[in-house]
Amino acid sequence: MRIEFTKGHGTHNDFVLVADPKDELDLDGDAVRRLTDRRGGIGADGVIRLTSTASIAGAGEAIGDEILAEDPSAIWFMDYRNADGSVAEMCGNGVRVFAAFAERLGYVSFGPDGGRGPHASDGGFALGTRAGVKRVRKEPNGWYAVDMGPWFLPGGDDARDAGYDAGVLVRGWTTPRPGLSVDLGNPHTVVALPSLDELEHLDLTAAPEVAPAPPHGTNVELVVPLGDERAPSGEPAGRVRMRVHERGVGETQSCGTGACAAALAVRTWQGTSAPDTWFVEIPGGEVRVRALRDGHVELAGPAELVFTGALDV
Ligand SMILES: N[C@@H](CCC[C@H](N)C(=O)O)C(=O)O
Repeated sequence: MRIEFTKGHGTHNDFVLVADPKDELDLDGDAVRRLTDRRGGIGADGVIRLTSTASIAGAGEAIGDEILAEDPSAIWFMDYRNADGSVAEMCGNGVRVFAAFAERLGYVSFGPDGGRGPHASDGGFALGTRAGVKRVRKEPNGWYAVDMGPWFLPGGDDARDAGYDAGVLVRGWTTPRPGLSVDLGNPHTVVALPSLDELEHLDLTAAPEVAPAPPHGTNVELVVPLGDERAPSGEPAGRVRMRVHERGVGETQSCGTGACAAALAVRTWQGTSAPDTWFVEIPGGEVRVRALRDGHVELAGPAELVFTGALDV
């Protein structure tokens, strides 16, 4: 099968993007592993197939119908797979890169206000994902801001009060440390560390062990809160630095849903006085996370399309 692709990244979380508007390609787990192979293929943390939401519905996936019922303008769907071939519900950096890809293909144009493409009437480019409809607008600095939708703590009020609901063991540690589960449509477990030195020297070459084991696995974020500051808008903001071990990939340079989970966990630990806006430093750059009043969370950051090509898989 001949694949035409675009390589892109969001804060160096990198993806192979494939346009498949008529849903003609069979990008199964084997094909994805060949594409993402950093020696034998293109190399990437994941594969993003742009296809039509109607075709997902037509293929029998209930989420396709649910998306079109929620927003009929969400005609494009982000079909996301991790580098190991597994399907993931959501990818925050991927949504931004998907928006840049759709823009390049001419499927959406962000007007001078950055917010309204031809397919969205109520605030941004609407696209379908396995975690529902996401809306993207473009900021004056070229960053893409995504309404990531609702988030929640799977451990509920008990986890909120205790600050944790899991034990996490990173390679090299002798005892587990407390972690807080955060759901962004995909699963995350966030662990606070006391120092940047410890964060820098963590061994993330193996997946951290999480107990109780989440039913569908989890992404694990290790974070160090760095204190408060003012955002350029003047509003109070917090700052955290993070490293991440992604389910289905390994350590990556960035994870958008992970950055949201990290900011929301630290905000939960800080209590009612915590700011809503957070800057999250990851090895691949920096993103902005904002807890919105309606229980949604917004992720903003860059998206780059780097090169195009074709190969047989
Ligand atoms: N890097 C992504 C998350 C990709 C999916 C994740 N590995 C999972 O399996 O849940 C992001 O930017 O959010």
